[in-house]
Amino acid sequence: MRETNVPVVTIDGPSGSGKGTVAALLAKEFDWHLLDSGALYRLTALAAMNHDVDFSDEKSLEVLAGHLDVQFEPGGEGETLKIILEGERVGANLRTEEVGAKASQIAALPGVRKALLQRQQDFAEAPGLVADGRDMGTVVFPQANVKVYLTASAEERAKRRQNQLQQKGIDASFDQLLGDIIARDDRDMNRDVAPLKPADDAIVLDSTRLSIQEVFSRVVDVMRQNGLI
Ligand SMILES: Nc1ncnc2c1ncn2[C@@H]1O[C@H](COP(=O)(O)OP(=O)(O)OP(=O)(O)O)[C@@H](O)[C@H]1O
Ligand SMILES: Nc1ccn([C@H]2C[C@H](O)[C@@H](COP(=O)(O)O)O2)c(=O)n1
Repeated sequence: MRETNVPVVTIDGPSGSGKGTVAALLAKEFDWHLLDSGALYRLTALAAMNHDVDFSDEKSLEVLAGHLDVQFEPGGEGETLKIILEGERVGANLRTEEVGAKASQIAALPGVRKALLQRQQDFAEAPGLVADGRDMGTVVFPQANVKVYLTASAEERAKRRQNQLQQKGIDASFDQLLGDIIARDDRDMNRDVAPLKPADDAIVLDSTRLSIQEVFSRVVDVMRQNGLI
């Protein structure tokens, strides 16, 4: 159960808008907890793939999401968080476009969202939480102290994704990445349950022409204006 007096900052937005990067920087800066809610949907998708669960079988996916055996452990020096799914360390495939697309597919199922709700809310612990995703400010933490909706043009997001992959030595077609981003936006924004949209009280930040540092500074300013820091 969420501790009601714990400060919460939510960052929602489409794929590649930079919310994960900024959320991680904020959590590190203030030593707050971090919820990467997309990882839970991705892990549910991975578990379904590992167990050959049919992606149209909502009941089985709901049970899988409700019983997800996952641990988040601190990484070693210079390492990101360790994620252990069913006893095995999850590798880079968690972040692939294929798993992202599958996660987006199962995220449209109300049973899966319901099964993951409490697990996400349990991340709200002192001294504070930064939560990133698609429905953090609208559904999971409607009482959050600061809500940010971070966006950027689809072309800019595809360019960022291409750079990100290039840094890992992977060549990907810009047009393919742009197509994937547009398809994922469409699915995430137009589903019936918890669609991606800014909360009524969210601050909308377009990062198309902002650096990571500029986005970070703007969110810090809003946190300061709201007395959170
Ligand atoms: N303002 C920015 N300017 C340039 N590059 C950025 C900016 N913000 C993030 N990036 C880069 O874009 C890539 C995607 O960022 P990130 O993973 O944070 O996006 P995201 O919104 O969390 O995406 P997803 O929802 O798919 O996980 C990363 O390589 C990151 O370094
Ligand atoms: N709060 C959330 C977080 C994620 N999803 C779904 C939709 C996304 O396309 C997919 C993967 O998320 P990512 O890791 O790319 O942020 O998971 C959602 O519906 N709600």
